[in-house]
Amino acid sequence: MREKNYLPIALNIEGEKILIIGGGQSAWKKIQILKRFDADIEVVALQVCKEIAESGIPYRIKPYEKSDLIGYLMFYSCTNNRDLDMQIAKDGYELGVLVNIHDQPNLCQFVSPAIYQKDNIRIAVSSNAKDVYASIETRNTIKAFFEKSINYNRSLDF
Ligand SMILES: C[C@@]1(CC(=O)O)c2cc3[nH]c(cc4nc(cc5[nH]c(cc(n2)[C@H]1CCC(=O)O)[C@@](C)(CC(=O)O)[C@@H]5CCC(=O)O)C(CC(=O)O)=C4CCC(=O)O)c(CCC(=O)O)c3CC(=O)O
Ligand SMILES: NC(=O)C1=CN([C@@H]2O[C@H](COP(=O)(O)OP(=O)(O)OC[C@H]3O[C@@H](n4cnc5c(N)ncnc54)[C@H](O)[C@@H]3O)[C@@H](O)[C@H]2O)C=CC1
Repeated sequence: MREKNYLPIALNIEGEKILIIGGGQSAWKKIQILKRFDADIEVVALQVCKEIAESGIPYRIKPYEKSDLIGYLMFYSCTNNRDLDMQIAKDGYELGVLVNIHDQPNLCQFVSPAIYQKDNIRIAVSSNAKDVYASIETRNTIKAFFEKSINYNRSLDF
């Protein structure tokens, strides 16, 4: 397989339909990040955790089928099942729905960066899907830098 080469872009997802397949803690983590960007999120899963059930996010309790992907801009598969994930990734590529498979960079069409957001400034750190811990650490360093600068500027007000 050719080496993947991810383009970092900023994508408007306000009102866009995004599907989460799976309803465990991995799905819940993705949902919490997406909720900050006003997407129209839905979940399909055999069962959902308490956090999702109580979140107000619409969910359908059913086994995944290829037709579930139709009409979505993108999806995140969090089924914790490698064979199923492989099938879901294939279906997504065939239907032209953007593919993200939890913890499986080799199957992902797009990957989620570590984000620092301060109002309309958004800094997204990606490692080209090679080292998620480096992305998180770099984001945390950027966050600490920004928050220090912000405090410094504020102190000038006094
Ligand atoms: C490729 C990618 C695919 C994708 O998911 O898009 C991917 C893959 C993998 N993640 C793994 C582990 C963890 N990932 C996190 C957290 C985050 N992961 C995110 C992104 C990405 N993760 C994409 C790459 C981005 C890039 O280019 O660098 C973040 C930044 C954004 C988000 O998820 O939206 C979000 C931080 C959110 C925040 O802090 O703001 C945590 C911590 C936690 O969950 O608390 C753990 C440890 C606990 C656990 O194992 O779950 C492993 C196993 C690694 C190993 O142990 O070897 C793989 C597989 C592998 O690397 O091979
Ligand atoms: N504490 C934390 O921050 C985190 C903990 N974890 C842990 O890692 C483990 C794995 O968690 P998850 O990745 O969330 O997996 P999980 O096994 O908890 O959830 C998988 C989800 O996929 C659904 N699913 C499976 N097959 C399906 C099918 N054919 N059709 C539709 N839905 C289907 C299941 O119903 C379930 O909702 C758990 O023990 C979890 O607690 C995972 C991520 C973060």
